[in-house]
Amino acid sequence: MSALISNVVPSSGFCMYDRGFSSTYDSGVGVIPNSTFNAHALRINSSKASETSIFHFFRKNKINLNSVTCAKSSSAPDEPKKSPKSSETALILIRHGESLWNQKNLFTGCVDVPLSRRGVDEAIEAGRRISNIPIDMIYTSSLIRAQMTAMLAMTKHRKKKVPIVVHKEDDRSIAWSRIFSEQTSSEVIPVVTAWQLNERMYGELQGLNKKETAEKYGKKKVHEWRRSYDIPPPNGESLAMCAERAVAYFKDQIEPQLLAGKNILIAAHGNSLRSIIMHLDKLTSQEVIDLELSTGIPMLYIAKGGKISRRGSPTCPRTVGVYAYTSNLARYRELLENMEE
Ligand SMILES: O=C(O)[C@@H](CO)OP(=O)(O)O
Repeated sequence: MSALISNVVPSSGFCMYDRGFSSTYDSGVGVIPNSTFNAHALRINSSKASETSIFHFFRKNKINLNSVTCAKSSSAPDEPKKSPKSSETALILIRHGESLWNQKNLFTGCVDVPLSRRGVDEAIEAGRRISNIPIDMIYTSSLIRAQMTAMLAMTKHRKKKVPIVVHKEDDRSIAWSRIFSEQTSSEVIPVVTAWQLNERMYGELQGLNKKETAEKYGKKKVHEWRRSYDIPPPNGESLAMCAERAVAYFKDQIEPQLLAGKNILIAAHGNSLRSIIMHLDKLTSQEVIDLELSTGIPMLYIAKGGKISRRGSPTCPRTVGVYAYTSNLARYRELLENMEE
């Protein structure tokens, strides 16, 4: 059977939003947009959508996994070379886990607050959910809550590569952070930190309690400051201003890597990611008002043939749910399974 399993869409249980997704990722289970997938989509009843059933399906239907190329992962020489037409790469976006000021319901913006204990757990859970997806490079903001999220998530990755923060501030930092072993270097995932991916600067709201602020200025005004596209908080950044730096950085620095074959993880913030998702999903300034990102929920996109499309929120291996996996990702996961046997 030559059916290409380009996605596995449980046939039941997910409401389809007109853009193929629910407007929030709070349940952590994005809905794979049916409309954007070809007719070969394998529909299986979600009660059976367990990981093993996918591989059972491959085997039962004698689908030769070798015919499936895997995303080129520069760090995995044993990966089959990707063929241009069917090559694809993964882009994972994760908003940082809960921070100590999220816990206190304070506006945070660019104040450099660490994760709470719950945020640590969220980051590790996110790591479980992306543990089978190839990652060649990581981008985070310059804020510790995003960096902690990336590093904690990577402790669960099955490829067991070591994420290393790249220091290029000056000649000395480049010279003093050099690695003098080819083998060790091949087992490293570079982590690039960029202030452009920072949370929006919340101006005079930073450190204020969100509930008290809404009581003082009115819910409508505070919602405008928090979620509108072009209304900034007092002396702060609007989402549009945040997008000017975050989306520009994504386009200039990250997208070229993705389209050149690198699998990328971005660990950033609610609003810097909202601006990037607005760009990727071509959301209008009206639609982006409804876009909320939960802390620590990974979102998967696939870059293929020059296009970057949403795939959903990868569920934890061995759990039932929406499979955001493409056949290439299923092939990569098979390779990881074999490596561990
Ligand atoms: O305070 C902040 O920095 C942001 C994200 O936590 O808050 P909001 O969700 O209101 O944009």
